[in-house]
Amino acid sequence: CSFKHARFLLRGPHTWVHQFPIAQSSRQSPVDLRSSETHFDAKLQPLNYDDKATSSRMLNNNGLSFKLSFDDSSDPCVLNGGPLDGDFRLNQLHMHWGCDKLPGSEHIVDGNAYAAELHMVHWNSSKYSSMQQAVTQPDGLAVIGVFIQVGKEHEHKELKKITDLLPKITNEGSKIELSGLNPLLLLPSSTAYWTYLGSLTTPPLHESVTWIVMKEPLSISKQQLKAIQSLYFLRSGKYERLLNNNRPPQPLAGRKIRASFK
Ligand SMILES: NCCOCCOCCNC(=O)c1ccc(S(N)(=O)=O)cc1
Ligand SMILES: [Zn+2]
Repeated sequence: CSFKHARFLLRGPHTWVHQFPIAQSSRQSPVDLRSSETHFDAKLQPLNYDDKATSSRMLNNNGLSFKLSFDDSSDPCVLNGGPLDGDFRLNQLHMHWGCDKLPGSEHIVDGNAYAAELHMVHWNSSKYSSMQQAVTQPDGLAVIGVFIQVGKEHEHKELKKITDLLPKITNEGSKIELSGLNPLLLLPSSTAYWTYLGSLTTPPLHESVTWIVMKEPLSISKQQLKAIQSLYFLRSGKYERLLNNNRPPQPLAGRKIRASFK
């Protein structure tokens, strides 16, 4: 992306603090997952997804990213286990990416970024009655982060069901039905993950997220990444390409990161 884009990007996340003072608080995300700060926790359970969800999904372009929304009222897709107490319902998934050669993951590992990062957003349905109620609570959300790198095409082709539809939702606010997507298949084969307490990575930056970041990245083809990076957003009559929609790493501020693996 050109310099002027970079200026816009720099003006972005650093200006949030004026409207959202929590941006400078001590439980912000994303973070650099430094191996010096992580420690293995044998008490961590495996993640469990009882994905019976057949409910329809709506893929839409909200001007920030593309978002795949799930009907979490009937026949929800429920996550539990891992570091979580109780059941968490999948509400939506979306992605963060860079542009051209710039990597776009939000979390980084020992200072290294990936091409993109998929976020699967769940809310605590054991304690709260909706996403809107849970999103402000310290134990309200669980977000699974999956790193994306360019390699061979995603083996399950599950991600392909999404990237093939992106050209159909190029305008902000456009939506399209996507049924038959199995979120389970969006997870890497290895169950290894890091977990720590953090926040939404975009305003309003609520400190309500138990982060679960998978260690193994998913691979997508160059074409799939191009489809993601070339997503346009029609805003006030102008086609704009989305800039990096990723926030830089935030201070750990004394937080510990637990690893489910040695
Ligand atoms: N914007 C004012 C109204 O705010 C009400 C709550 O807004 C919540 C909307 N945002 C989200 O739900 C939301 C969900 C997940 C992530 S992320 N990137 O951390 O996974 C970021 C944001
Ligand atoms: Zn996100």
